[in-house]
Amino acid sequence: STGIVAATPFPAEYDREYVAPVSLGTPAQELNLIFDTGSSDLWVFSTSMPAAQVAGQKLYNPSGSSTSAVLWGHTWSIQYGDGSRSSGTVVNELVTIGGISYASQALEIANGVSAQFSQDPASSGLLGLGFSILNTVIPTSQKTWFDNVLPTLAAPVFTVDLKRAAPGTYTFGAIDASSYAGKIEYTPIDNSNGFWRLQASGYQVGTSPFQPTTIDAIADTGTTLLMLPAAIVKAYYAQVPGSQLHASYGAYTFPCSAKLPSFTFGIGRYRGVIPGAFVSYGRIDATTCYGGIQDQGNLPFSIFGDILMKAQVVVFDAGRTRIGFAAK
Ligand SMILES: CC[C@H](C)[C@H](NC(=O)[C@H](C)NC(=O)[C@@H](CCSC)NC[C@@H](N)Cc1ccccc1)C(=O)O
Repeated sequence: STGIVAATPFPAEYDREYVAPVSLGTPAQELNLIFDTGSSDLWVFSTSMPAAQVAGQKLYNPSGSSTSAVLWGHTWSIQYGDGSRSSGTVVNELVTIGGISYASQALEIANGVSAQFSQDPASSGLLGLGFSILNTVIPTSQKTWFDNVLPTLAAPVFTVDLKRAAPGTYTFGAIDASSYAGKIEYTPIDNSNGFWRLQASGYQVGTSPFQPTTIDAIADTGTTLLMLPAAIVKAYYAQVPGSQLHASYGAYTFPCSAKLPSFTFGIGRYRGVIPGAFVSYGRIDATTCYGGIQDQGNLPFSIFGDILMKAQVVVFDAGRTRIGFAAK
């Protein structure tokens, strides 16, 4: 089988996150979730949550579904790199995405979430697309929806085609040849710690010469920005007049009037180009804009988040433990 769903950016003008529809239970309850290659829990806002933690999100109601079955004695609790967290209990439930169903998917029901999630009305939870070793359910960890449907897919892949300020797609089981230009360049993935972790071959700022250097990064659709080593970030903003490491934000900002250079990353000999305009994440006041490229700080790896993804078609190939990039 193959399936395709729309990936819609929120809020429209910032592309802070992308959500896609997931159908839960019988009769179907459709929730918009963040598809997240940087984690491996499928969790949803639910009727078990305190009202004070809900602000507009659609809630999954297990007692409204004839196919939900409690996974007794199982709980989950997850924490993310930005300090956000959620936790709760587990049911087995029918989960359908783009017409592809799995009848007894471990669906993690939140009974508590941190403020970052409560304050985000656009998302009713996350669908983890990382490797199942990262799943937090105890006492027995559970498989991701993608892992569960993998044997039924026409090809052991999913393709991510996010767009700037416009709906893109997640495609399961296929690669749409009409969605990209040229050929797809693949590189091996190290999935030993559950991430889609790759080594890029270098970078280039605007039309400056390409700098060969290994960049150890995870491909994370659930991270908004492109997080890189300090030296690379410094080299980028050195070419943006008026940019600064803003003391109060602890992040690079620049005058919204600035003309931003493109950012190119290497995958082997392939060169992926992020247009300068994509590197403006959004306006923070009348004249100041927030950089889409920021310092990875003390993280042990870089994060290829949405700022990079939206400039490419990215193939997550679980069959051959590799990831592919193509221009579009
Ligand atoms: C601090 C927690 C560390 C990062 C680690 N957690 C992780 O690595 C988790 C699975 N993944 C994540 O925290 C990151 C990848 C590692 S960044 C250090 N991706 C998922 C994140 N973007 C999901 C998200 C989406 C929207 C809003 C908020 C959060 C752990 O549990 O040890």
